[in-house]
Amino acid sequence: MEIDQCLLESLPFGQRQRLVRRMRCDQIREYYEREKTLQKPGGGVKVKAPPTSHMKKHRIRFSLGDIIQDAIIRHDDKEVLRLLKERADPKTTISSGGSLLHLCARHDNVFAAEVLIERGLNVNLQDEDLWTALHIACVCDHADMVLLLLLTGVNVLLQDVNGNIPLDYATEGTETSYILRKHLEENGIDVSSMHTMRTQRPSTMLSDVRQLVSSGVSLNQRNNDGVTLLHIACASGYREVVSVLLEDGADPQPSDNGYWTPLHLAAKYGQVLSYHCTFTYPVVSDPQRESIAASDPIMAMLLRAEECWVERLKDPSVPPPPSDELILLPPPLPCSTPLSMSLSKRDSLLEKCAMFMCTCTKTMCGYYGNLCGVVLQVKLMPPAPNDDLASLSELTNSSLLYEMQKRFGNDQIYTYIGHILLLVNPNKELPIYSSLVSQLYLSSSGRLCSSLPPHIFSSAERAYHMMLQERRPQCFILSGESGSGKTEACKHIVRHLAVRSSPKGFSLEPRMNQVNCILEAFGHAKTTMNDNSSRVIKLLSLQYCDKRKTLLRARIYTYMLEKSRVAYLPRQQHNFNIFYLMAEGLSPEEKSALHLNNFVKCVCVCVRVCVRVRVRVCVCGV
Ligand SMILES: Nc1ncnc2c1ncn2[C@@H]1O[C@H](COP(=O)(O)OP(=O)(O)OP(=O)(O)O)[C@@H](O)[C@H]1O
Repeated sequence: MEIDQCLLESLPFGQRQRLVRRMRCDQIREYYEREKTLQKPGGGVKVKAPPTSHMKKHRIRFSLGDIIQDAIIRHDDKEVLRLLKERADPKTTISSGGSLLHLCARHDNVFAAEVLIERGLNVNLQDEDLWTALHIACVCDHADMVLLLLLTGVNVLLQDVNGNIPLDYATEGTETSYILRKHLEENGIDVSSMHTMRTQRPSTMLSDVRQLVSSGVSLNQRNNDGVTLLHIACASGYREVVSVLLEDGADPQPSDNGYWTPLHLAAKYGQVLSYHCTFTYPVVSDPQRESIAASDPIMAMLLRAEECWVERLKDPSVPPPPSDELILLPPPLPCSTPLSMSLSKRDSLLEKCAMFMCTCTKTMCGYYGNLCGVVLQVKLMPPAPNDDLASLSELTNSSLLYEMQKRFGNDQIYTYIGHILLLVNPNKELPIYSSLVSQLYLSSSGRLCSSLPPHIFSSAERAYHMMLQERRPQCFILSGESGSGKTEACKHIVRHLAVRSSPKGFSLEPRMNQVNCILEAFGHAKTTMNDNSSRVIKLLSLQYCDKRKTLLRARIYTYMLEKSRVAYLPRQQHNFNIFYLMAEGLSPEEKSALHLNNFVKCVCVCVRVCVRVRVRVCVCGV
């Protein structure tokens, strides 16, 4: 399926995503079909004879510089470390003239950036357009990267070719913008002084040029690269300087050593400068024009100027195009020029950003409103083809293990196998369980959002909708070895259901925590496998209310499994948590009243406590 680029660009983002995804699927299908025919004996093209021993094998070798770039883009941290160990040069230059740090900033690879900075990479390196890694991190709103760069002492006031500092590219209201503004404030720089600094350059150049004019020095002097004052003023968009130069007789169409005229530079850097000599410029051939014009309006402007120039060649009486039309063209978006991203790249960035845009906005609200200043971080991985192992083309033990390991390395701890959700215990805190993430997974129709990765919240959501559709209780079966994360998963399910059903301004979370404390005190104990192992069977059930056509309650039934643990302890194992909590927390008087001064007696008391307390907690109001 071929689709016109302009048409694709004009579609709304969601539609474009779906269309592009479909096109990718078609491409892959075609590819597999072609491969199949090629592999059939005698099918497809001629089968080449196997190479004889005297024939040289041709191998394509990529430089370490190329391989490390690829590893950074893929977030393959182990590979980055290996390549650096193998003497890949951390100072490798990328195609934009920037450093590997620029690449890390674009792909939000904080780990690789940290490693490279540790190995002495200069954080202030600028690419061809004088962008630092901080400019890129700001444009992409990669807050973690911005924080890292600030901590390592990046210069936040470095200007790019357009005279923009990184803050100019940070979208107002985003986390990045907040962090940068705070940093500037802490360093005694306010916005007005920044404004002065930015207007300083054109005004300094203007006064220098006026001085040159008054002293009668030629305005067409060139530096070693053949660059004139007009080149500089055009590239930087200093309109007043351009008018003074042209009015005072500067050559309007000098070429530098690379045959670039001031107009080429103005077009490349998106500077909308109208001056009357535009239409005296030679026609730029099509491919060249497309590659230099920073935006469509600028390309249209060049086209009009060219048409007029051609007409005036034939007939000099044709009037020049109205100059105000050129002046009034809107300036291009600030980030479109230096990044010059292809549509697919822009989409893949958008894919990442858009998915969590609403989370980020909400996070920012939480951020401003949070008096403790704790940032609620949300970091979900974008959806990937291996999100559902059932859809893999090869299903063997090793391929499944390989995929699981790969996902685990990227903190993608959840994976679908059809409708079953597989969890690999990360044994570390991941920022994927906040109520904001819960809200992301809420679905009004019951259909899960394909742009969100697998998550325990999506299973909870599915159970909720199944309950509504089937109008009968639903149950979760959490199975796995001790310490695999069943209890935690159960807590997350209940938390999600609480978020889904909480009335405004009423949070069930504190209640849930209190309930869990009681459950864990009486039903959990330290084992060799798990410091907080549940020695009970829990049944989590969702009950449907026919009248209200909604979830009546989520109930956790707890059945004590190991009463024997109270009286008999297996080697290296503990009693139920409540035993230690009482021994630690009670006052001496309370202890003596409960006969807890003596260790052996304590066991008897615990027997009584555990047998009497039937823990059946129900989280109502959901
Ligand atoms: N999703 C998770 N994110 C972070 N850490 C987790 C997660 N799941 C489990 N853990 C960690 O692993 C520990 C053990 O998990 P948990 O108690 O849920 O295991 P379990 O399967 O219920 O074990 P048992 O069968 O012995 O009760 C937890 O105390 C927690 O530190």
